[in-house]
Amino acid sequence: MALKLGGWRALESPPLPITPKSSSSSSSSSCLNFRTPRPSSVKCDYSCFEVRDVSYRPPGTEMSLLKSVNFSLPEKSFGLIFGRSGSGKTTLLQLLAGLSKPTSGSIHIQRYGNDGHPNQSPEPLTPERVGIVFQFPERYFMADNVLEEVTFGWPRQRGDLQFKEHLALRLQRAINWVGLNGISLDKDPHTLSGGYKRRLALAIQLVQIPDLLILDEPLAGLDWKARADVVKLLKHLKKELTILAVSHDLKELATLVDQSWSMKMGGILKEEPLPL
Ligand SMILES: Nc1ncnc2c1ncn2[C@@H]1O[C@H](COP(=O)(O)OP(=O)(O)OP(=O)(O)O)[C@@H](O)[C@H]1O
Repeated sequence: MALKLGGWRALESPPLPITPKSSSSSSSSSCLNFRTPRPSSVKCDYSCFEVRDVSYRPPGTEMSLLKSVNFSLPEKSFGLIFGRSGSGKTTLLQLLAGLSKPTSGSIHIQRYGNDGHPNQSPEPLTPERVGIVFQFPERYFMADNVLEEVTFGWPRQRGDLQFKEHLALRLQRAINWVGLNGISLDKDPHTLSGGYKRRLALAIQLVQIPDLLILDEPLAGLDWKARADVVKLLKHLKKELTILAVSHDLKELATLVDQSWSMKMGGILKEEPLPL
C-alpha cells in the first residue's frame, strides 16, 4: 500500500539509505572510558555515550536505586546490561531516556579525535536523541492501524508540504528498515504476530533516527521463531545505530554484544563478560 499521510502520497520505494545524525565512521572498537586508550587500529573520530558517577534516589525516598554508575558505549556498538530482577536496570534505562533525572552525575555524548582525546566539550544526551522500546511494547499500542500507530504523537498542525514530505520519507525509511514493508499499513497492529509487533515498536522509535536506541527486554514474551527474527533484525540495525539493551536472554543476544555489564543488587554496575 502506498503511504498516505494527511492526503498526500509519500514515496513507495526504494528503501532510503540510512544516515544517522552522527557523521563519524563506525567504531565497533572501544572507547571504554576516559582512562582507557583507544586501540591503535582505530584511526578516525568517534563518539561515546558516557555515564559518569550517576546515582539516583527517587524523589521523596531515602533509598538510592543506583550508586555511582559509570560506563561508556561507543557509537554503532551493542551494549548489554544483565543482572537480577530488581537490581536497577530499568531505572538506569529510564535515566538515559530522560524519563527521570539523576540525583547526581552526568550522562552525555563525547566526541574523540584521532589521538583518542576528547576533541570537543561533551554534549548532554537529551531525550530527543534517544529512542526507547519498553518491555512488551505492544501492550501500549493505541491505534487501529499500523500507519496511525507509527505516526501517533506526530505534530498535527498543518505544516508545509516540505515538512510533511520529510516526515513521510522518515516513516518510509523506518518501515523499510525493520522489514515491515510487506505489511499493509491499514492492518490493525493488535492482529500482527509477536515478531511483527516488535518490529512495529522499533519502527516507531526509528522514525526519529535516535542517536541511542534503548531496548528493555527485547525478546521477552516472544516464541522461538519471533525471537530469532528480532535478533536478526537487531544485527541489521546495529550496523547503523548504537544500541543498549537490558535482557535476561544472554545466549540469544550474545552474538550481537560488544560490551556487557552486570547490575548488582543495590544499583552497582560492573563491566563483566556475559556468564554463558
Ligand atoms: N520510584 C521508585 N521508588 C522506590 N523504589 C523504586 C522506584 N522505582 C523502582 N523502585 C525499586 O527499585 C528497584 C530496581 O527496580 P528496576 O525496575 O530498575 O529493576 P530491574 O533490574 O529492571 O528489574 P527487572 O529485571 O525485574 O525489570 C526495585 O526494587 C524497585 O522496586
